[in-house]
Amino acid sequence: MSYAYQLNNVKVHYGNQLALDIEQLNIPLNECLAVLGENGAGKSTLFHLLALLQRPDAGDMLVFGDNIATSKTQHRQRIGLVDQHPYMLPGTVTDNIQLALKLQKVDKSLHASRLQQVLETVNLTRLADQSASTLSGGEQRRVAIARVLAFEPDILLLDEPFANLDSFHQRQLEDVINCLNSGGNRTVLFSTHDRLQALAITPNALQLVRGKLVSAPLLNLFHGHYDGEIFHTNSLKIFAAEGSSSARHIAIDPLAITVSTHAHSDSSARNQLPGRLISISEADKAIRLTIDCGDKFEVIISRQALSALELSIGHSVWISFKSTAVTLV
Ligand SMILES: Nc1ncnc2c1ncn2[C@@H]1O[C@H](COP(=O)(O)OP(=O)(O)OP(=O)(O)O)[C@@H](O)[C@H]1O
Repeated sequence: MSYAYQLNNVKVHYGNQLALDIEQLNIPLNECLAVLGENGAGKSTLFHLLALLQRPDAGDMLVFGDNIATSKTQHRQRIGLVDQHPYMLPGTVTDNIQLALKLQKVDKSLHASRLQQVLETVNLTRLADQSASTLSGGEQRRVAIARVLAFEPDILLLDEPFANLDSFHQRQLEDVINCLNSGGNRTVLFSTHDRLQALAITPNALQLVRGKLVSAPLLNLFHGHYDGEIFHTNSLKIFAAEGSSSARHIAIDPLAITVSTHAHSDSSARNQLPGRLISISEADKAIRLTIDCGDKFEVIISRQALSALELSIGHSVWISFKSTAVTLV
């Protein structure tokens, strides 16, 4: 397999603080990958490393199979980073993109066609002559993406592209990012703290927690619509605490779901669903159950709970969870 990046024992410190500590990370060429993490987890630091704007204090980093210690400048041109807070240059949207083309020394004969192409990709053609500083936050983010796309990088790094966008503009940007990777000939990484946002674009995700990579399965995510009290998936009705009626996904924490062998009439959990146990597997010192209730739910329980329930594959069970355990997005 060919890799865009291979990192081994990479560390970045700020003073005494270890901000990034990555034992091993291999990112295949042309993959679309979400980098998940809370504030301060190290996402921007990772993106600056990957954009070759910052060097690790320790460890090895290969880009396109070449060690950055020897080939840093050669590959920098092939990587485009859209920063978390993109700056707008004075002038129009077109001026912003043309300046990027000049700075990247793109042949002048290609400027007009590239400009038109990237404006179409990010859906900004109608704003081409507007002053960039007067655009909305979401539009400025798209200008920043267009500026980077204009020099056709092989790797595109988008640091928190959804920050401060309303749900309409988030959906629009999801479509843009989906389209950037759709040809399968570009590696696209984007960071977010929102798992559902990530899943709307790609099933490939890695999670950073205090600078370290942890495996984070994306679980219990369902698509559907919300009518003000109930979220309707294709096969289920799920009570959800208040949220926006434009919500299109829900997520339910696998640890917030309880399993029993019968329904509880006195339970405070508004959601009680009958199902069938279809798989039991080990999950990091606990047990992960998959229960088919029409949609498949993942539930994490302790070993003790599993043996107390005397469950085996094929058993009829009930799952229950509170409406407040349902996150609407
Ligand atoms: N230039 C710097 N000097 C000192 N500390 C820094 C510097 N840049 C980042 N840090 C610290 O390193 C840690 C990781 O920061 P980083 O910006 O990479 O996280 P992040 O996941 O992108 O966060 P956010 O989502 O809030 O942007 C944080 O604790 C941050 O305070």
